[in-house]
Amino acid sequence: MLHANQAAHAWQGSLERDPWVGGMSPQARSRFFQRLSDLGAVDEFEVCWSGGGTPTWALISARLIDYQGQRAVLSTFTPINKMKLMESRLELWAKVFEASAESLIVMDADMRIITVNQAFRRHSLYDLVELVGKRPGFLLAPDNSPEQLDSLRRTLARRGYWQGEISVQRKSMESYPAWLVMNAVRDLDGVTTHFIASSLDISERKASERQIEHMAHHDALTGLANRHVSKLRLAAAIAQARRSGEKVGVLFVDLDRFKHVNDALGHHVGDALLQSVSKRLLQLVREGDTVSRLGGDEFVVILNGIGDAQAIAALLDARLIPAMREPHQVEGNELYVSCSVGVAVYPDHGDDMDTLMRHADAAMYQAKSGGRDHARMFTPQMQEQQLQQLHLESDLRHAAERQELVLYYQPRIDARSGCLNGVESLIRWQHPQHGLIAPDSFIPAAEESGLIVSIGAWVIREACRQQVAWREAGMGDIAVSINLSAIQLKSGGLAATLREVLREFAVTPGQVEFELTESILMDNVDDTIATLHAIKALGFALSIDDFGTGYSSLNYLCRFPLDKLKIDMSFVQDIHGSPQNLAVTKTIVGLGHTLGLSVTAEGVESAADADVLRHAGCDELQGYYFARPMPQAQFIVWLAQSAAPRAA
Ligand SMILES: Nc1nc2c(ncn2[C@@H]2O[C@@H]3COP(=O)(O)O[C@H]4[C@@H](O)[C@H](n5cnc6c(=O)[nH]c(N)nc65)O[C@@H]4COP(=O)(O)O[C@H]3[C@H]2O)c(=O)[nH]1
Repeated sequence: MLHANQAAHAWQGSLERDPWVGGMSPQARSRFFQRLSDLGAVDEFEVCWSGGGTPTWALISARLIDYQGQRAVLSTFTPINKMKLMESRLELWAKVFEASAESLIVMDADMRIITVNQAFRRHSLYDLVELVGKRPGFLLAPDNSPEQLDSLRRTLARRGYWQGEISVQRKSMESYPAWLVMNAVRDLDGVTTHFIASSLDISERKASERQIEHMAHHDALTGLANRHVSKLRLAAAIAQARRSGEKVGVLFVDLDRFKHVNDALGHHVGDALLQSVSKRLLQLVREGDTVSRLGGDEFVVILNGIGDAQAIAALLDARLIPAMREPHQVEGNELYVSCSVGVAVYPDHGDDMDTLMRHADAAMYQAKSGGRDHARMFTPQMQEQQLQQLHLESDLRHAAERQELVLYYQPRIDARSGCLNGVESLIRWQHPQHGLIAPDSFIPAAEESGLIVSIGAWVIREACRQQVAWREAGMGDIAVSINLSAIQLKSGGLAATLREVLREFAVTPGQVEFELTESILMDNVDDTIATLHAIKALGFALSIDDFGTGYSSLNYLCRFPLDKLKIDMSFVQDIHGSPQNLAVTKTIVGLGHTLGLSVTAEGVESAADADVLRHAGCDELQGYYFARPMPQAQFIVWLAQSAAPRAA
């Protein structure tokens, strides 16, 4: 060291030592001196200088000079610690800027793009060079409303800030929704120097919002509008019709015997059938009409802009009902399903939504009880009938305790000998106001309300009591068959009821037979088999009723401990006029006999029917031809007078 001014002392440690050795790393030193020797001068060589103790960033400039006759190096030190700090911060911010998931655009005061980050380049598909110097207007998609853009400009100018949803156009001309935040950057004097736009692509969020919205308004299984939307659409259709003077049709569509499909083939087949029905309904209506699913197998169709009610009737009879009857290809099955439809028309049958829905429902109920597979238009009488039905259902609660229930008995005749085999007990309700009510009018309501369990228990006790009474009257053991409902079977207490009955009445269990329909048997097969075995273990007989109408699986049929098959009446009636019915009947007889079951034909109305059925191989016959169901007193008279002697 030949000379150092006062300021330079701080950069040097001990004056005896070579400052360059302690000041710089060997690599930096070799670069520095190489440059000095090559050029004779070094300007602003940036280095982390350790010669003064604490390492300090510095710019060193040096010249080779002649000093007092010797070659020397003149160097100056400029501390740049603060600059380096700022530089490293800037580098960090640059990295943050580039790595940000938000799209960022930096613009000058004239709104010309200075730079954009990687996220923006990725979303917009533009390169930086294509953007720099341009105003960002061309990045906005045409579907942004002029009002919205105007609000952006005005708010940004006034408050220096704007945020909102905007549609951004990519280079490929597609657009995407983005949440944009615009900020004006101001200097200390409040003058805007830059604008920064940060935006987030919200396509995914919008898609999930749309999905949630869709789920809230649509039925998950079929994709149809749900009850909520159906009501909104009906309200809108009524409002529109009020202005235009047109009509609105409200159709309640309910599938017939859908439960059988579900029970027999499983819920996945039932679901697929509902989807197929939905598609068919959608194909039948015009654009602007609404098809919705209320739940289960219930659909509501709203027809807009109808000229007159007859047009709806024509649509139903000519298109909807026939289209439903067409087979549905579902999971390898060819399924046939029909529907019952109730129709209410605005303004003819009501001028508000609730009334129309209620009236369409009442009409559908009538279509169901009127034999299914057709449509009914609402009439004021239906309302009355529905009201009566409601009263009937509430009266039913007290029918048993008021002793209004009675059993009728219909003889079952041995096909070969013509002797009485036994009787089927059939319930009637002797209503104080409405007279004798047939089971079809109240059993469904009893099943729905669960009352069937106590009513059914009453039937079992009464039939057993009667059997004992006949025996005590010297008429011997007359076999009785008793209908069981699915609800009774599922209720769990059936075996206990039967044990109690056996304790209370001295019946011969083998002379008491329970009739179950196919659909009951096929519902929840494993539990049913267990219950049937429990009934069988008590000694009772079991038969399968209305055979041929359901979806019996032959595989299961062998596993049920059955004694008898009763062929459904629909095959028996017109048996001598219909070769198909005869063929089905013969097949069922063959099947029954193969399985070791006796076969009964019910609904025999004429001697000719009886003849054919006898020849077809039926073991037992039952029907109006022999006797109608009758109260027990009348049955005794019939038996005394009848040509049907008691079986030996
Ligand atoms: N057209 C015609 N019909 C005939 C002929 N012979 C008998 N019938 C009728 O056919 C029905 C046969 O009973 P089901 O199939 O067990 O059908 C029964 C059964 O499913 C149900 N039911 C009756 N009593 C009870 C009961 O105590 N408990 C339960 N759970 N259901 C019952 O109500 C249904 C209807 O019973 P009912 O009205 O008594 O009607 C009876 C009977 O009166 C005929 O030659 N021609």
